[in-house]
Amino acid sequence: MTDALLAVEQLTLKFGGLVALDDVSFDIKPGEILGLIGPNGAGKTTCFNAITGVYVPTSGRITFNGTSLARKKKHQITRLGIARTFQNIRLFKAMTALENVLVGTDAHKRSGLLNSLFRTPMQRREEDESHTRAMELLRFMGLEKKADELAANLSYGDQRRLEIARAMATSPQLICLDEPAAGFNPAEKKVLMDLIKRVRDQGYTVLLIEHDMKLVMGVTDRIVVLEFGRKIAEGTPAEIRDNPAVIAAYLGVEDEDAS
Ligand SMILES: Nc1ncnc2c1ncn2[C@@H]1O[C@H](COP(=O)(O)OP(=O)(O)OP(=O)(O)O)[C@@H](O)[C@H]1O
Repeated sequence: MTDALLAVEQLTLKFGGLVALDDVSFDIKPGEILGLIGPNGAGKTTCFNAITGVYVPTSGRITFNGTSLARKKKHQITRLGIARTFQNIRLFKAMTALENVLVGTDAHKRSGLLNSLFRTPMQRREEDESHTRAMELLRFMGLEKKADELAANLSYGDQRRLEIARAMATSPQLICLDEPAAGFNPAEKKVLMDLIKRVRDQGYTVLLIEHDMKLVMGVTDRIVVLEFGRKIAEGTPAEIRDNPAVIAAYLGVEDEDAS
């Protein structure tokens, strides 16, 4: 596991009596697109929440670039270089698209309150850099013409893309995307698939939760499959496609039923 960017080791997370994650281990290598799949309730979002500091694991370890994430707060994890999007879009609806991305760039600002009060050259320089970076990201997402529109007025697809831009604005090494294609039609999914590949080509590592098998198979390098909180398979898309345990999990049938 030494060359891993993120290592999840024997992660267990319980909600009272419910074991949402049970001894799950996997890692992500730099530059990889790793898919995390599994039927509803399998524990995918819980896993994201453990990685990003929303939930405290019951046991197990998560390390990022060799640093333990135990007891780290959400903003500290963001600063270490992990960003995420949410299953239910969480933008600042009353702010413009540009402002939403600028919020992301704030994660790494050096200038403090005094600089802000007196608008020092350092603060002005940081603002200019942030603005340039935010516009670059909007352009990357095809949203540059909508920079000044309120997030609330953007189409659903644009809002989803804006969420990814905001996540990228925190300058992460790892981006965790929670069902980014939810509610998309096939044409939009195709565009998103290409976009995720381009995100990786820009040097980011991607962890992707996605229900759409075609999308997952078409975009990921490796896939980890969860069922009832346990890892039941891990491999390349081709290996996962032919894995009997995965097929059974998705069809909801027992192996012996096939005979
Ligand atoms: N905050 C919580 N409190 C109690 N139980 C929870 C909580 N969050 C998740 N769970 C439970 O943990 C299990 C795993 O849920 P999780 O949302 O991680 O699954 P998922 O694989 O992301 O599902 P989906 O594909 O439906 O989003 C489920 O049984 C869920 O009901």
